[in-house]
Amino acid sequence: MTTTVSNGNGTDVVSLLKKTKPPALKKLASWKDENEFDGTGNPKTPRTSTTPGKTPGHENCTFHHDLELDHKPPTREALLPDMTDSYKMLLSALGENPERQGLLKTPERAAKAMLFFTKGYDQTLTDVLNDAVFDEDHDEMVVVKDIEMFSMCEHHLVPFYGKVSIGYLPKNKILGLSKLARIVEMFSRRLQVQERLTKQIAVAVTQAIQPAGVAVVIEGVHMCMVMRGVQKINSKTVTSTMLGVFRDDSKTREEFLNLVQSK
Ligand SMILES: Nc1nc2c(ncn2[C@@H]2O[C@H](COP(=O)(O)OP(=O)(O)OP(=O)(O)O)[C@@H](O)[C@H]2O)c(=O)[nH]1
Repeated sequence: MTTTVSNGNGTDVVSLLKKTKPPALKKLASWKDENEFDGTGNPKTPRTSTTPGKTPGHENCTFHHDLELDHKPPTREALLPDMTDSYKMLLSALGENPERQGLLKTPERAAKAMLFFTKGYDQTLTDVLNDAVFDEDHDEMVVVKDIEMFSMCEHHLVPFYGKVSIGYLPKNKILGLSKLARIVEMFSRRLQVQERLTKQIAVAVTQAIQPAGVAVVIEGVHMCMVMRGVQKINSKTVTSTMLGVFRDDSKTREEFLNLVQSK
């Protein structure tokens, strides 16, 4: 028996997909086969994964989910053609006609938007810090709070957003203040879960200035819980990472939390 699915424009979507399957998706299919789960049901490489095939700019690249890319792709624009083809196919699969006037440029626009939402993959901590680490004999708490954050949920590819507060206790080194917000940008502009994002920010600040401690709190709203799924529009997710004195000393932690909560 054969099943025909029409997109409402008289086109057989299944044969259209077969015809237009872009190279990127073929690569993804072969990547999946090579990266099966182990006998216990765990992925073979739980914390890292290798880019499928030879995606331009990401050949042999390893994504370290806890850290950052181990190389810099030459240009992100090299990824655009495959991504554009993929969005075109998605429109067809939705039953839309990607050739109609209003949608003609949509696949390319969507691809560019996705590149923007994930631009943090292109950055490293060294780039972001730009040497703005200063020797300073200051050992009182530094807090930058309510840093806006926009990220993409890696489970549903829909946004989550919120605010990030970062505190650290310096040990002879301080960080250019804007660099805290830039660290937030670097890690939030990737496919994420809020817990990992929180930890990555704290670890990056530690790497940058080796302070006596770092605290990060994120309050996030996940559109995957708002617009779909459980549809809870008022719920907020709060995550925290406490390192060094913030973990060991309840008074330091309390001081930080009071500063973050004050208006
Ligand atoms: N821990 C955590 N979970 C997240 C984050 N973003 C999304 N999720 C969750 O990921 C889970 C995926 O669950 P699944 O049951 O596989 O997917 P689903 O059927 O779409 O789940 P529902 O969202 O409950 O409809 C959901 O519970 C999401 O709420 C995040 O940043 N951290």
